[in-house]
Amino acid sequence: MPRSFKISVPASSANIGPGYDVLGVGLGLYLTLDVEINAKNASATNNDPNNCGISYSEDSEGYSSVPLKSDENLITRTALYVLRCNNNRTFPSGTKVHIHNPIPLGRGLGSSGAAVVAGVMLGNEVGQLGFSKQRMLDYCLMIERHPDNITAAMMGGFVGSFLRDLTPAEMERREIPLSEVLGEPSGGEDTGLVPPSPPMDIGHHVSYKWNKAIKCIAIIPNFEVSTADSRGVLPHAYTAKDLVFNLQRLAVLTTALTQDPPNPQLIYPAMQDRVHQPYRKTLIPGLTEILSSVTPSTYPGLLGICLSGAGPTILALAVDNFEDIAEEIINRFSKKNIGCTWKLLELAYDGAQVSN
Ligand SMILES: Nc1ncnc2c1ncn2[C@@H]1O[C@H](COP(=O)(O)OP(=O)(O)O)[C@@H](O)[C@H]1O
Ligand SMILES: N[C@@H](CCOP(=O)(O)O)C(=O)O
Repeated sequence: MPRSFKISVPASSANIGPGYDVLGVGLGLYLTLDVEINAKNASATNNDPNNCGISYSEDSEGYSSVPLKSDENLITRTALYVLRCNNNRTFPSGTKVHIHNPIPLGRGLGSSGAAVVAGVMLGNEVGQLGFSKQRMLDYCLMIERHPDNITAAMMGGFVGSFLRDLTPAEMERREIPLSEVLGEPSGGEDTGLVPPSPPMDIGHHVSYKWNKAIKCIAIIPNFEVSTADSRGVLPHAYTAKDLVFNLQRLAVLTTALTQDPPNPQLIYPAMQDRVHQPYRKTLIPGLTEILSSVTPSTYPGLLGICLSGAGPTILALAVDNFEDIAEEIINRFSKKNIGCTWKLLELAYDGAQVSN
């Protein structure tokens, strides 16, 4: 029976300064999948062994580099993971997925989180599995193992999340190498392996309010930093002083961003961080100077500034003066010979959606 539907998933900015692996906001920049299932038109699937033809719009980020085989592409590989956990080896015959991706890859705007959320929703829809968003988050967390981007992309808005303690048996299931969760690209052969289903309710989250006057300025450098590399430069242990520094700010920031009018004297210092940004400066030229030199007193309207996710994008929260703030940061990057683009974004309040 022919079917078509659309999946849309927002970009995200994780951490928001002190909330490393905890805070995230969904951003109004959407990865979309137009999905058609039509058994009569099976040739359109490019003879894919998993019955899935993939195409990207030419203006998509990563258009010329993302893989188009269903067992290599992050979105469809994730969908196959969900299907295979639930007794379906392949997509339904004649599945076509047309993707539009405006989220820059490897810049700290949650492109992989959005791709994983989209893949899980795709598996859920084509397999007609009927999972709730909460259960779909479990599947996402088997792949992208920190909850901040995934939760923001799935739920939208401004969210805080944590992973519950797992039993040793659940831990074994969750810590299984990613290659065994997603399967290695097999060149078309179905290895018949059944991947591990996720434990139940791994992630817990809360949605905060957000003062809608606050807009997100994303200043996006023209180079990529992979999240894995950017996590690799972080220490394994912290001093109590640095942890308390972040915890104090985190507690204040989540409410400060709801207040009306927003108070820059509170938000700017509450967005300082000692857990990830100081270590990531080795990967992002100019980071320390940029974060310390653009302030609410030099740029009225600015509320706070931080690294977006694992970087290299800079996120500035502001109520006014957006262009001047962006240009100042772009100029500072250009002194390091780094070009940038910028976007003014609203929060994506609704999160990931499926529509007909
Ligand atoms: N729309 C997409 N389609 C296919 N692969 C994607 C897509 N978005 C992201 N990816 C994969 O995720 C990688 C980027 O992930 P990551 O390093 O976590 O950066 P980001 O901060 O953008 O999430 C890309 O190089 C690509 O392999
Ligand atoms: N908390 C994570 C967030 C990574 O976000 P991304 O958008 O860079 O994938 C981290 O800081 O590593």
